Amino acid sequence: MSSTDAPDLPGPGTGQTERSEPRPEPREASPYVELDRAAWAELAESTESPLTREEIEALRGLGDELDLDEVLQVYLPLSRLLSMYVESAGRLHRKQEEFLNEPQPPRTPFVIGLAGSVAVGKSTSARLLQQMLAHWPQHPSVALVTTDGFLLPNAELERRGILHRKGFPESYDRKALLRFVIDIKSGREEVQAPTYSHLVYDVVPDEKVTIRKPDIVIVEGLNVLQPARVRDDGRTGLAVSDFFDFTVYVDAAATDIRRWYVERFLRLRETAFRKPGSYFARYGAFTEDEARAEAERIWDTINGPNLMENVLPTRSRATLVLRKDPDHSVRYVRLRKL
Ligand SMILES: Nc1ncnc2c1ncn2[C@@H]1O[C@H](COP(=O)(O)OP(=O)(O)O)[C@@H](O)[C@H]1O
Ligand SMILES: CC(C)(COP(=O)(O)O)[C@@H](O)C(=O)NCCC(=O)O
Repeated sequence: MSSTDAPDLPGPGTGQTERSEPRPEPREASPYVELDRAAWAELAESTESPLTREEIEALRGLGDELDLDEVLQVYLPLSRLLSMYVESAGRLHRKQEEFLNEPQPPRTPFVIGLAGSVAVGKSTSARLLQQMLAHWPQHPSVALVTTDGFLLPNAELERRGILHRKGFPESYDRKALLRFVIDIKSGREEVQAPTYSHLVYDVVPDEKVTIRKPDIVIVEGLNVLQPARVRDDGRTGLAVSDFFDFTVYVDAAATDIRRWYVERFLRLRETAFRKPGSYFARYGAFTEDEARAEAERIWDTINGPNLMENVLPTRSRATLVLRKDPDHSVRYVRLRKL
């Protein structure tokens, strides 16, 4: 059995808990430690912020509704925890060099994988963590890469008859994504990733992002926690997640994520969809009811099934799960025990 069809590991908050259901009591043998909102927020009190209040205020511009308490109580302790992991990886690198008894190449970037459904808030969390981590001493350069650049071009998806499966694992150039992460963890001086335009709804030919050995790389995408596939010859290959140093899964009830998707779609209809060249220009002319119905159709036929079939089953693979309430506030944090 591959780990995608394995049941969620034992521990609190497992299963597809919807917000109305009481969460199961923590089991003694769980490999996770779970902190509710209050316990997690308490950690913030002992966390000296690397950012000034003005800088935190400025970060809220990343998401119009991003709450200041959320930034201070949830993301600040999270950035401190991540910062500790990065520093301890540096210490381990030095110890390994001592053990090997000869000079080793400089340590490779610390890679954080950030997974979750479409519209759960991955980009918002990733951009926030990028800014916060960059303010901690010792790791000022933090790169952020989204996996959408590794989607196959629309023409190729059409050729394969899977344009309606954008975001499903088979819609990506998985080999190129794996190569990209391996190159980063090999310590290559310069690594490039392709880019995707949400405006034209396609990868952008010839436009690349270049990564030059930053201290940290955040790789954000729907499928970054997918386990390796079993190949035709029966052998198991490598997965991008094999090269992550830490992974985060952003989690919420599917009904809430669907609503956030539809709300974002309706907001984009007022803004981005009206821009010249937008693939979604036709939705600009839709009435609100028509646009809502279209967003619900896209959710129910593409993003919802992808969440249930491919994304959610990878949740228990994450080092840390951020579970959100209907208003995006984090209700609890689940962390792998060490
Ligand atoms: N912490 C947050 N507080 C308030 N709104 C948020 C938060 N995170 C995301 N959102 C909103 O939820 C929607 C989806 O977020 P986004 O980061 O674009 O998701 P994803 O990258 O997972 O598709 C957006 O409309 C965004 O503004
Ligand atoms: C581009 C996406 C597949 C997300 O990709 P990711 O950055 O997670 O790799 C997704 O936003 C998307 O466009 N899904 C297709 C259905 C839709 O239009 O929502």
